[in-house]
Amino acid sequence: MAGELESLESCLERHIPPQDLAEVKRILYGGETRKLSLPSAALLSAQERDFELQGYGFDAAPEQLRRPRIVRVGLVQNKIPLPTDTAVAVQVAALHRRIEEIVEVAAMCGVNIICFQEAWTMPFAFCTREKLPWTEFAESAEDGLTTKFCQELAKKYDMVVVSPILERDEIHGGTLWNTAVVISNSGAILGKSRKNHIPRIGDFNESTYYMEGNTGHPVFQTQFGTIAVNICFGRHHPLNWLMYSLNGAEIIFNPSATIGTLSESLWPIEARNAAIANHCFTCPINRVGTEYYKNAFTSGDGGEAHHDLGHFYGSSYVAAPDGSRTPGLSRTRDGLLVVEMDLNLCRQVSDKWNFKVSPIIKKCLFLRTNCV
Ligand SMILES: NC(=O)NCCC(=O)O
Repeated sequence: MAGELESLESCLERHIPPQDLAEVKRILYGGETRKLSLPSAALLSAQERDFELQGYGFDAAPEQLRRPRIVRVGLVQNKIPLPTDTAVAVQVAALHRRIEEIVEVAAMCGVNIICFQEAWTMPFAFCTREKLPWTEFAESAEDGLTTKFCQELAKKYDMVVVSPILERDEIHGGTLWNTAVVISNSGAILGKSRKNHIPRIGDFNESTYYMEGNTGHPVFQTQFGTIAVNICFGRHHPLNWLMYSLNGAEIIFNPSATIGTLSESLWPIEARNAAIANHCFTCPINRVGTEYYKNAFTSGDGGEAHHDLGHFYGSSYVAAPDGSRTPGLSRTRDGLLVVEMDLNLCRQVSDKWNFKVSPIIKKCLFLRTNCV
């Protein structure tokens, strides 16, 4: 993509003198994450399929009474492969194909839980405020084509799949929701989590389509650990992360769609801070590319009408409870980030810092247990 910075990391590596680079990274990113050695077949496939593949590992101290709880997560960021005015079914099929080729590589890398970006089966068209054709991308969370597709992937690769889609709930009046469907590695649907903070900011005016979700802060017990999904705008709300964590989440995914001019300086801070404050792993994911629409739309701010929201800056990463984080994926390319983590680190850091046993949190837990 012409003119866009490839990534902060590549820029630092180019310009910081080698003798200072390790110290700069330590200060910016915390303890250095171990580089994963990924199978050469996977690296080759990623190259052939034109996406970035990176792998890192977070370690925990050995314990006497608990075995390490090692899990590999995969974060996928991608552009829409076809123009936004292509027929709806053709766009969805192209996205399914693209994700299939990335998931195949994730399987080669031993990924146990994979998460896609927010509303991954469509352009992020909510800025247009037009109903058709965008509402036609909505699908049933329980038996839509995309859920069936993900169930097949989950079974084939023994992988938990987190699939954020635009949901059409036919049972409740055909309402729309911004929803993540969580599918077990057996292929069974574990449940769904609806986006519970909806942006009304500039071009991100999603309440034209759906409102705040009504699923609360669910967590999902998987074979590999307890996970939750805090969809995009929920990233800005510290209490939202806290609730998933109090409910037991060890890994919180944050599938997003956001642009540089709005949020890029917040991106490295918020999810990382949530990992620190809540003694868990957080996984923010953002799409890449610029999506163009035939009809111009305004941001409701007196400015000129325009045909795109701006550049989605990717930069997906994982943050650990000890505050360290992986480098981000590219700002411009499709990518798969594979991260190995020992979930024992959550309790180890909690025992050290004790943020979650502060009097205020104890009070929240007490009220929740006794006043429901
Ligand atoms: N998709 C979405 O909620 N975007 C809002 C912008 C942001 O949270 O950075």
